[in-house]
Amino acid sequence: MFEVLFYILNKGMKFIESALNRDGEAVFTRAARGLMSLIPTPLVFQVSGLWKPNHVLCRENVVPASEIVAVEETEIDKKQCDSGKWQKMSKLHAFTVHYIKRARNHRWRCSEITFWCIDEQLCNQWIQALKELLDSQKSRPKQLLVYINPYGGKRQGKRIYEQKVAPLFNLASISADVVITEHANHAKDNLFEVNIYKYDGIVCVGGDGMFSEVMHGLIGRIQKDSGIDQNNPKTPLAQCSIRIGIIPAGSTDCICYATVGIIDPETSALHIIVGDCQPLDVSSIHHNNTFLKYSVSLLGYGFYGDILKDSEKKRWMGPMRYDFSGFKTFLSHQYYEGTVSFQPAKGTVGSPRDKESCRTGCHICRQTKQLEEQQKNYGFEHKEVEDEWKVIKGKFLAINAVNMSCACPRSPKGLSPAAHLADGSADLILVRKCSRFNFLRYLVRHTNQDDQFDFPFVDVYRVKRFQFTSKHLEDNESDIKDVGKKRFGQFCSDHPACCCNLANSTWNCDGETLDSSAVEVRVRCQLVKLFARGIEIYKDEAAYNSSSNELLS
Ligand SMILES: CCCCCCCCCCCCC/C=C/[C@@H](O)[C@H](COP(=O)(O)O)NC(C)=O
Ligand SMILES: Nc1ncnc2c1ncn2[C@@H]1O[C@H](COP(=O)(O)OP(=O)(O)O)[C@@H](O)[C@H]1O
Ligand SMILES: [Ca+2]
Repeated sequence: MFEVLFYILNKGMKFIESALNRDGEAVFTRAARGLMSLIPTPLVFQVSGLWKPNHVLCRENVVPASEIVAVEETEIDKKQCDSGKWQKMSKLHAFTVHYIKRARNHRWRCSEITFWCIDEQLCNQWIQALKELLDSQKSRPKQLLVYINPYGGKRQGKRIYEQKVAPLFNLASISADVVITEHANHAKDNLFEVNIYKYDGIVCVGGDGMFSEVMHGLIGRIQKDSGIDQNNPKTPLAQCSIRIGIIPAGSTDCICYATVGIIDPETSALHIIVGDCQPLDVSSIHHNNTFLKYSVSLLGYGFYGDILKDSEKKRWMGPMRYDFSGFKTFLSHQYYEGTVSFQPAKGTVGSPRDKESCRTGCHICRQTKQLEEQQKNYGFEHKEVEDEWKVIKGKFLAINAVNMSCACPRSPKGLSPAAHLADGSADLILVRKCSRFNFLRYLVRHTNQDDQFDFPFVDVYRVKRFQFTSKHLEDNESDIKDVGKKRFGQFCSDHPACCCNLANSTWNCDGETLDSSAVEVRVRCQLVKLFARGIEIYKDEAAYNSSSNELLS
């Protein structure tokens, strides 16, 4: 491995030396600006001093080979050749390196730089060497299956893919089979029919609901092919090695925001091209030994379930429907009675009240994985530990279980700022009945720096498993045992307007509604993988406003 790298490095030096020798100046220019900016000799050496193995030199900085998008032979513009300096040369040869450039707020852009040379053989050697270097990056996808929801968000999915994503995939020589969905569940059903194993990844163009659909198709298909029954809540599930990419084109796009740091189709496409990999925890939701759904971001009962249910009727409003339904749901101030029981997460180092949040290469997620592997070696992994259960009965405005922060533009720090993408646990947030004014204070804290968990009516727990049963169902169940009471129970469920608050809410499961008055939820550590790397930490946020793009390693 290192030999190859040093070979490239030496070649790099040779390229510049050779260019210097022939013309006395570095033949190294920036085509992006359309300038023939000749770099004076000392600068070249100064910059070349920064070279590291596996890095290719570009003008302002060093680009790791893993961040090269493509290398192409470049036709030299006749006009450029005829002007000034180059006139005296017989023929110029050039190649262009397309690479990732970091901009503000976690945005990535595809930038380019052209290297010039008069030695054709050397130029070809360089192109060859760089192409080999790209080919050796085995994590990069070559063939993708793409599902586009043309009706998600502002209905721009198709345009976003064609204008911003497809050209980048072409540049990176990625071939894509594209399916434009014709109805809900089209992508999910299709994933059970096609040969998914010929693809390196599945890409969905849409919002959280569309991601959820694709994820259900993929997880379901893998379990089917592995002979695993999803209905048994205790069965360990088969992990999906095929990664999922999200091109954001929905209304909230929280999964994209919380795993990449920005909602930007070009940035997401670049994360796919370089073959990033971010494992993700998935919660499985069951009721009475029947599988209901999976969730990766928010599983919310009460407030967020009601918003979603109301907003589904207003799809025509686009992303604005959530503001409208949010306001309406806030005013209705509906609370729900029931019992929550949960097993606190053990063996995870973090807590939901931590100040530190999950970032690229997160050590908390890494430690979890190590612990899991150790347990596997000892043969513990299939044993369900019957740890203590905590039981909380009450009246709740919202019950939210989040597998990740759920950061989105509406709430840049998210529902649980310290939740982790891949630590095998979820944060269970219980908002008990309180005044409208207090609930508003709680909501507003999602948008500022104040701690949203610092209220007497809000509790947060890090959990591996939890259950919820609405009072409505509990009463019905106990009525079955008590025939005398049964009539009254029937009466109440038939007349929800009667004095007892027996109404049920719905669940908001990653932006899709789920009706169930009782659920049993288990977090499956790192069940799926995304083309993402978590939110990167910049060494110096201010440096992004200039040109540096150093990362904290
Ligand atoms: C003054 C009031 C301030 C209100 C701040 C409220 C915080 C907002 C937190 C949003 C939580 C995001 C969780 C993500 C949910 C998505 O899965 C779901 C569906 O997203 P999609 O439409 O498929 O992209 N969107 C909603 C709003 O339920
Ligand atoms: N062609 C289609 N027609 C109607 N609904 C679709 C289609 N394709 C996907 N869907 C469904 O649309 C829902 C919402 O999609 P999503 O992309 O998340 O948009 P939004 O963020 O606006 O809710 C998903 O549940 C998905 O199953
Ligand atoms: Ca988690």
